[in-house]
Amino acid sequence: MVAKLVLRPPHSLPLSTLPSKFLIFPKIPSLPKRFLIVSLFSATAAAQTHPQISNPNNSSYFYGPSLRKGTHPLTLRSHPPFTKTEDDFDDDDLFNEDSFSRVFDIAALRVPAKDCFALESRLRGHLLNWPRIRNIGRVPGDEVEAELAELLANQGSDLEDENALASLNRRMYGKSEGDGEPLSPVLYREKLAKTFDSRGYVKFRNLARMSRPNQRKKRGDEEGEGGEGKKRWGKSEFSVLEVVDDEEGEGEGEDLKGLLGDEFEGRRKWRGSTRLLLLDERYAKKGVEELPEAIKVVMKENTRTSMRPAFELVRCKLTVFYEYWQMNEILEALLPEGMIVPSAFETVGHIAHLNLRDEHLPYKKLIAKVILDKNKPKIQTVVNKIDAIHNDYRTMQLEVLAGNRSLVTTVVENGLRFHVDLATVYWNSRLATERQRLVNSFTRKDVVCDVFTGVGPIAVSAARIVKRVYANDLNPNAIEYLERNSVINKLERKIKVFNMDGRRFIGAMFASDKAKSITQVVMNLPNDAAEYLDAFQGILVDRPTEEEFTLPMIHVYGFSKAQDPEFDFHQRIRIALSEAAVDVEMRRVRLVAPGKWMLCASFILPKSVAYAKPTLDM
Ligand SMILES: C[S@@+](CC[C@H](N)C(=O)[O-])C[C@H]1O[C@@H](n2cnc3c(N)ncnc32)[C@H](O)[C@@H]1O
Repeated sequence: MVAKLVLRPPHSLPLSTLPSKFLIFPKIPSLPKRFLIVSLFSATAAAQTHPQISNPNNSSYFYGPSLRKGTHPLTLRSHPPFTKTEDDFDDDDLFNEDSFSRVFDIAALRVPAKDCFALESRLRGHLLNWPRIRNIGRVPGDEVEAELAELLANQGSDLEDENALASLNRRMYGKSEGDGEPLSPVLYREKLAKTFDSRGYVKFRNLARMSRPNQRKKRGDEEGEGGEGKKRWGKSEFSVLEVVDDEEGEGEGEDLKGLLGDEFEGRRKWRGSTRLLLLDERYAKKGVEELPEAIKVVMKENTRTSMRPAFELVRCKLTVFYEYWQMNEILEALLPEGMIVPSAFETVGHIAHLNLRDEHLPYKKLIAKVILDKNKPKIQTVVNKIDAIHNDYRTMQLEVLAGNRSLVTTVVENGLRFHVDLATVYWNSRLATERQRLVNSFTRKDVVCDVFTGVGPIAVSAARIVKRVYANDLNPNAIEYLERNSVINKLERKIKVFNMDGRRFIGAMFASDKAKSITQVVMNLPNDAAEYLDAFQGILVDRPTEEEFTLPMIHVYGFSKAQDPEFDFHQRIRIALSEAAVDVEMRRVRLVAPGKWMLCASFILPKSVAYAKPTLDM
């Protein structure tokens, strides 16, 4: 499987337009050998020197979240400098993930929860439209269950309703707003506590906590750890939304804070569940009057229909963390200016397999860590191919760059499971479609010879359909895995396994009593398979000519860099068979490198070849 990591158009603000002090890596040649200094650009600094970066009024302002916008949170833990020798690098310590945290000022409409979906669709074009950020933020702590709402207001769950609120206030302390002097906080609390029955006590966690001070303390400690005791609203794994100015309720909300908990700090009298509708980033710093007409209309409507407007404009801070950014955004920030960001890798089970260019090699561990972080848990290991495939077994020389070091993995292909050890056997997930196409051309009457079977993706898959498979490979490790794969897919009874050279295998099969049954021969060793076709010359020469024999269909794979790849490959086949008249069906499988095609030629073994005088010494 190939995971294509599509790059968004790089930066709307090209890296090259930034002064060098914002560049992520200083130029390597100027560094002492074996030293890399990883320093992320400063968005704050960038914003100061390049006001267009964060100024929404500037015409070159670009929309959407970006590491080049926002500010760094001030609460970051201090980290040691990023200077390391290459040898010091380990997966967890390559760069400071906190440097990727960005705080964005956002405006939001706080609205009653029951209205939020209607308002969301009404204000759609004016809401924040950032990937993976929900434009509705929850406000934990002001949720109220229907049962409790009934208990409090005695009027169903419509707590937001003015009358319900007044009625609640009167029930609690005999007065409501406008009825005269408000009660002192102490009286207010007493009255409220008396009014609640045991059910209410249970529902209001803070009342319960008052009688369990230890638990309250513990919770307070936990909260203090990450966010300086700040309320974190709308928390997700990769972002946190906080309301920053809630001045309106100051003082007035003290009573509720004391009674209902810190979550109610600074809020005005509790009016039930609310939601935050995050507004488009352009309105971050705007006052109500500067908002677009659609939002103003909504707010005006609310003011008209209610003595105490339930919608309010609040300022929020949206903090996004390392986890939020896409792989290419992180790599763009980490790699030097102008360097192409590695955009694709192949996956084999839990392994991401890179083919890094030379220019990426000094950053191979950084790249691997980001790939690992951004593709967990599916990817557990990141490897780089360090050399072209030269050996007979077609195995790759791989360097583990990040994650666990095991190269033994399980691949699921076309509904079958294959165990593979990338260190000792060949595997290429990119051929899955071609293998499937080939196998789909077989029928249940077929008997297949897979001459270069590897760990058996064609053989095992074919065994599901055909009568019988004879599978061979020169690599004993591949054969071990083939046997294992036959068993785990419960197809071992249909597959007979051989471990010998391909030429010998062809000779042996057609010399045996199985020869007459073989209908398909697969030769998937694209570098050399065509040259192995000479093994078919005269394979039936010793058989009586009157014997009825159905000649097999041969599927042979090959590469060609020629101008006319089909012609070129056909020529190689003719030469190997010493036969000019071969009727071949040719297909291009895929472009493996610029100008280099992988082809599949399928043809029925010509009688003239099968009965020819053998030229080989077997
Ligand atoms: C390109 S791989 C193809 C494997 C399999 N068909 C697949 O699709 O994964 C070629 C296989 O041929 C095997 N091989 C190489 N030379 C061979 C030879 N002379 N005889 C038999 N097998 C050979 C290699 O060990 C390797 O497993």
